[in-house]
Amino acid sequence: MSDELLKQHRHAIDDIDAQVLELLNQRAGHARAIGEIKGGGIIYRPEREAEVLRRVKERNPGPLPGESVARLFREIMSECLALEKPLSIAFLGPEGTFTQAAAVKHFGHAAHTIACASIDEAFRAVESRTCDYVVAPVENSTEGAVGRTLDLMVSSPLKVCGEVILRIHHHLLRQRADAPPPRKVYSHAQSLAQCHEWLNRHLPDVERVSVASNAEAARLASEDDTVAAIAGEAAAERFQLVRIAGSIEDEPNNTTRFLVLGHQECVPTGHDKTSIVCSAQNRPGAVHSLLAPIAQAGVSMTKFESRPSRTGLWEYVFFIDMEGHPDDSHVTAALNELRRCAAFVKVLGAYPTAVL
Ligand SMILES: O=C(O)C(=O)C[C@]1(C(=O)O)C=C[C@@H](O)C=C1
Repeated sequence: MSDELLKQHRHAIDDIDAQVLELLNQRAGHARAIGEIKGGGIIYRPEREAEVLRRVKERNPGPLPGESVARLFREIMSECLALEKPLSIAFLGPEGTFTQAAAVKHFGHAAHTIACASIDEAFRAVESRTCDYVVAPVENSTEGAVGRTLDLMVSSPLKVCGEVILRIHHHLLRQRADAPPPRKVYSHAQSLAQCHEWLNRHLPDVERVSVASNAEAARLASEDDTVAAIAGEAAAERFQLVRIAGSIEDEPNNTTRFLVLGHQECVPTGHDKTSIVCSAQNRPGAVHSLLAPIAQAGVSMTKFESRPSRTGLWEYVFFIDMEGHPDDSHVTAALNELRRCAAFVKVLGAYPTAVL
């Protein structure tokens, strides 16, 4: 009896799969037609993608969770976009870093991710149009700002057109499950710091060695069964390592935020952020004069970060993220007033807030 029921369900699934397949290809046909209408212009439309993902989550009747259906549609759009034109995404390599995982989370698996030797090189690859977009880390919930990305954004002509929020999980990885106890643990210095307490408890006497990236640590562990690596899932997969202990980070909400930059400006979606960098005139109360226009216009600020300006001793620039788009009247008002009060204001970009 239960065999009969199982057969019925499988028949139903076969029928549905045939319809899903047909519909997916119909969808792809429309995307390809849109690509022809765009006629070699900008193919990737972050505002449209955010709208599609948001709607899928809102309309999802279950039982699949909203996050899961959004991830599936993320991949469907990635494949549809690749029919129009495959995208190339520059990131700080090597293969298997969290930045690559962020690029795949944002653009899906059909995009080509291109490993670069530094964040500078990744920016240059897009500025010179060798790659279409760059994904760069901008802040981590435990380690704070990524200074190099902030500095590059001040001078780069690229515009921010998206953000990616990635939960960072670190795993203890080995070449094989039955390897002898490790002599050394390799990882990036930040990851060793983020797993400090776990290491003290579980591997107190094992030497900790910092290397250039977690992916490099994983590569080393894949070649030597006497060492372990701390790295993420992408590096584990890339180097076919075995997870000995999972999610060993001390801070359970360890999250990194990445920005996506390219040559385009996004139109408003109703759920946007605007990132700016500005500097205050050198006089008392100057920082207050930067914040007051934002508060007075009723705009919510989601980030305020200061950095030495690199042009004068003890001069600072301020990175501010606010909710809304420069086309929204309250953001327009805040920016106009800011331009009047500040020594320098640059809009780094306006983009849809992360959906996934
Ligand atoms: O609507 C478009 O402009 C499309 O090209 C279609 C589509 C999609 O698959 O939905 C694909 C790529 C774009 O980034 C946005 C959406």
